[in-house]
Amino acid sequence: MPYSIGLQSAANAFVSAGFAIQFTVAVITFFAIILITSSFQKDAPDAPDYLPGMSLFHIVPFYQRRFDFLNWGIHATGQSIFQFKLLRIPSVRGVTTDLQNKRIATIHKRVVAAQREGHLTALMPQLLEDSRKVMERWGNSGKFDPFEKIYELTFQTTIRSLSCSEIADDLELVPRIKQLYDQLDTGTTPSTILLPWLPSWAMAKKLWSTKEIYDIIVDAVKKRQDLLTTISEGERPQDTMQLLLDAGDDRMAVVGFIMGLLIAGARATGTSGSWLVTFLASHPEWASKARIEVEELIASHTDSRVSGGAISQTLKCIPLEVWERSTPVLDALIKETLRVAQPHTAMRRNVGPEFYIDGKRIPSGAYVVYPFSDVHLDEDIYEDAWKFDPGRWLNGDETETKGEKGVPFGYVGWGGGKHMCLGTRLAKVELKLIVSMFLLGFDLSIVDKHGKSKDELPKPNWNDILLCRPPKGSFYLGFERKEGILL
Ligand code: HEM
Repeated sequence: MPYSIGLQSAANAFVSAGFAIQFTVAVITFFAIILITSSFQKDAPDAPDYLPGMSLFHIVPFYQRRFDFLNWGIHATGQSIFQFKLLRIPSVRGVTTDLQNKRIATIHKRVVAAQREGHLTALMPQLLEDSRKVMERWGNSGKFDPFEKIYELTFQTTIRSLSCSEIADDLELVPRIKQLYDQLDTGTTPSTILLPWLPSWAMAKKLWSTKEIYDIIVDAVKKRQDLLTTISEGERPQDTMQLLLDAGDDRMAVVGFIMGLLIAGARATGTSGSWLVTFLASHPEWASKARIEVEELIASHTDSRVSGGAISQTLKCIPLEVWERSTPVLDALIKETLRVAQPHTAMRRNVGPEFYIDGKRIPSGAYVVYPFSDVHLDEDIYEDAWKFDPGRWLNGDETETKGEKGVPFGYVGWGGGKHMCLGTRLAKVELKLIVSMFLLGFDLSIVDKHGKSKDELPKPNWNDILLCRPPKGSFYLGFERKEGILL
């Protein structure tokens, strides 16, 4: 058979080929275009240097070994600012994605309202009760993986804080929603970035999870709206969903708020909680300082009858203001945990005209990516930067964005500039209550898979962009309920 030569005959051959061949040719052509265009990329004099190598090979490490990849970029270019092509930045739809300014302002207002003193004060006993129930299920002693069990616990308290009692009280629904959010978090893979148009399994799972979460929350809002028609004003539940409905938000606004804030809050609280308890288990001197702090609060804010009872009941008696203003050790522990074990990379798109960072031009439409490790693990800002040392922060202002040596924006654990975390108040209260339950109720230690004590301290793995989690199974938390203590 003669060879067909020429565009027309090639096109005919392509059209008459089977799907498998057409698909393969399409994928090869796609990659070829990327390879060719990336080899033509030229640096403008004031543009950041490009990473060496083909852009195609930067995608996998950006998602799978981000910390090593970005550090390599700094060494490879010899520059602190460099550029690379990712094809596209995936976005999990956030609270404010694509919304009008007015809608964003309303959401901000509601987040503030959900953390007002009265609302948080009413929430605190429920968070303690949730913690007690989850901890009771663990038994008296054993070992667990903090990235599973503590994350489950913080997920429960975050759901309680941001949604409604119908969902938070449902023992089957909360783990189900957690699983769906996990699927959303892990649904971004190099293949969904490279071939976004390919109907992959990961992509389908992501869409399906979003729809499932949506259905669950819509259903809860509908049920609440029905309930409101049958009860009197005084019988109304007091939770965040009710707060939104009372403020006049329509069903879709309530659903959007809850779904979005769970994305913003649940994972960050889970990562921080898992590491905070892990650090207490591996730094007994700090666990002891924190325990003394909580015991002193109990001594000065509860009467002896209450302080002899269950811990969750005792801790309820400490007012919000005391948790917020009189816990320097807990504050320092949280601040240091976010510094060494929160692997966040801030991402922004330049939606305005071009601008310059350190003399490098950032064109309109470009994304800027900033890993928190840049300051948090910088030896020029922090002495022995990898060392967990809450003592750095004692006597300081725990919300300050200055680093250890007063470096402006040397600390960004709660963000910086215009986009500071809007849930800081709630997250801190949640973490303090949970940690206090641990400090008073359990003896903790770091153990191996056989439950044997381990000397090697767990080290945060910044390449894991979600939990900073070291390899699975590399350590566990051994726990033993303190004798005679009721949770
Ligand atoms: C320990 C837990 C938490 C940590 C460490 C944390 C940390 C952060 C950080 C670093 C940012 C800035 C991100 C960036 O600039 O790219 C942020 C933003 C945000 N956080 Fe949190 N967060 C936590 C919990 C929460 C909770 C519980 C909520 C919900 C009530 C929440 C709501 C938000 C929102 C809405 C934003 C976006 C603010 C904006 O863009 O203006 N966060 N958070």
